[in-house]
Amino acid sequence: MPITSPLIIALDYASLDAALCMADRLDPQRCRLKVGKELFTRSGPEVLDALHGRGFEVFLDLKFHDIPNTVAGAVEAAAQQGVWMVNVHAGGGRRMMEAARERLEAGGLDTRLIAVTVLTSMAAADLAEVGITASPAEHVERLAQLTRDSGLHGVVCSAQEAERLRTLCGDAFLKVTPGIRPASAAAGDQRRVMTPAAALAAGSTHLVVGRPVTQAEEPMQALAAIEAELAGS
Ligand SMILES: O=C(O)c1cc(=O)[nH]c(=O)n1[C@@H]1O[C@H](COP(=O)(O)O)[C@@H](O)[C@H]1O
Repeated sequence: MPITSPLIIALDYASLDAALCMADRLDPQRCRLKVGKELFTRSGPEVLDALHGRGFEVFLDLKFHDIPNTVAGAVEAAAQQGVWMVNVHAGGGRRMMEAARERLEAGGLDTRLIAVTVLTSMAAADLAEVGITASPAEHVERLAQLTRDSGLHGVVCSAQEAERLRTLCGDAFLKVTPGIRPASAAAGDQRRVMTPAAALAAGSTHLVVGRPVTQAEEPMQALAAIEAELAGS
């Protein structure tokens, strides 16, 4: 049965064992999983096989950002390993994103390809330090339109920008939003955050949740509480 949940749980762990221990407490019918830089760098593709074998759809979050040929090859390699979704940095530009998309199309690979706009850990002051004087919302809009024009399936953004992007880029354009924090959870290093229900109402198509579930004493209870919040929204 295809999974209908918008939830993607971030498996940010330092070992394959720890990641699989958490995966074994989760249900592939109720969430997808995200494998990021730390886990993949430690475990390699083995983690993808292990999660696919358990029935999970996987978002490989390596945020590729390099010259077009290199990124196209990396995205193709990810897709050939059967991942559901893969991402690049929109800041790599149109030619980079088009090269990645074209490589997937040429190979008949149906992995969703999305681009990170402005990281949810960044606020206006962080952007100013790297020479971007636009507000986070303005910069996200610019990068999201570039991503859409490059033919990608959607973006990673904060839920705070989802509503504006729904107007600009449409409902079908994916808005994958990390920085999700239930009302009682600590923001930690995240800056542009939103609750699960507010994020869904704002137009997020997928919610990325890490520590609020994986660091909870009872992860399945934390997941169920988020599901209940979403069902009531
Ligand atoms: O691409 C991502 O997934 C991502 C983009 C972004 O802008 N912000 C962001 O937090 N993420 C990822 O989303 C997850 C958020 O985890 P928590 O902050 O623990 O919920 C982490 O795995 C981040 O790497």
